[in-house]
Amino acid sequence: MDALSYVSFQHVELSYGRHQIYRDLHFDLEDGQIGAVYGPSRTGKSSVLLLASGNLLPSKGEVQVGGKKPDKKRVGLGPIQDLSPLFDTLTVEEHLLFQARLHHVRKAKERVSELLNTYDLEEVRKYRVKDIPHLEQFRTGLATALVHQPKLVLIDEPERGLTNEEWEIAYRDMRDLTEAGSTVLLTTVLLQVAERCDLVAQLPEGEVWTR
Ligand SMILES: Nc1ncnc2c1ncn2[C@@H]1O[C@H](COP(=O)(O)OP(=O)(O)OP(=O)(O)O)[C@@H](O)[C@H]1O
Repeated sequence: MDALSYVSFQHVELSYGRHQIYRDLHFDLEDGQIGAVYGPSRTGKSSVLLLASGNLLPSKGEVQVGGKKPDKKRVGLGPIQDLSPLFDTLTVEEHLLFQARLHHVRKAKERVSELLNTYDLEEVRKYRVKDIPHLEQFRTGLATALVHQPKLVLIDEPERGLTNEEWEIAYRDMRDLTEAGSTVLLTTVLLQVAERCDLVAQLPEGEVWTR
């Protein structure tokens, strides 16, 4: 692990049963940077977020966040695409309140109001997440990850459904976070998204490049 590293994947092997997803994933993402896990579908991108959030253990190797084992309570995990049934039933506001309660956030209502305000979600707060425009869905996902003020924010395919103009807004949202001291790790299927990030871990082979 290098001195400035905040998220460190050390020779990580991941297998689901006999299905090996990666053999040797190795990267160090610095504090205050945006990292991308980039690759086609089914190469294990979402699994990287689960590993970094402490929801999944590597088959071999080690994952560290801030020099320690990942801790679900300290990491902000946005919704993993296709694995978010809550989006179908809860309103934006209910979704954020649910997350706040899950993380035992004090003054949950105030924190949720603050996030609704920061991300311009007040007008859609009573709508179910699946019924709002994609940029608001992205921002709901970001706010979900931020409810308990984690330092590391994990976002699955932020570009999904966004126009180029909306992607620029989403990108600015994430840069604002890193400029304020957070670290962001995202997944993407798009090279043009990966190229805007400070570090890229490309799957399935696990090549790593930086800007
Ligand atoms: N809990 C699990 N048990 C068994 N196999 C799994 C499990 N989770 C994921 N997989 C398999 O691991 C592979 C990688 O999955 P993952 O969702 O991490 O990839 P991904 O790159 O994020 O895919 P997508 O872009 O389609 O979301 C897939 O083949 C998937 O079916």
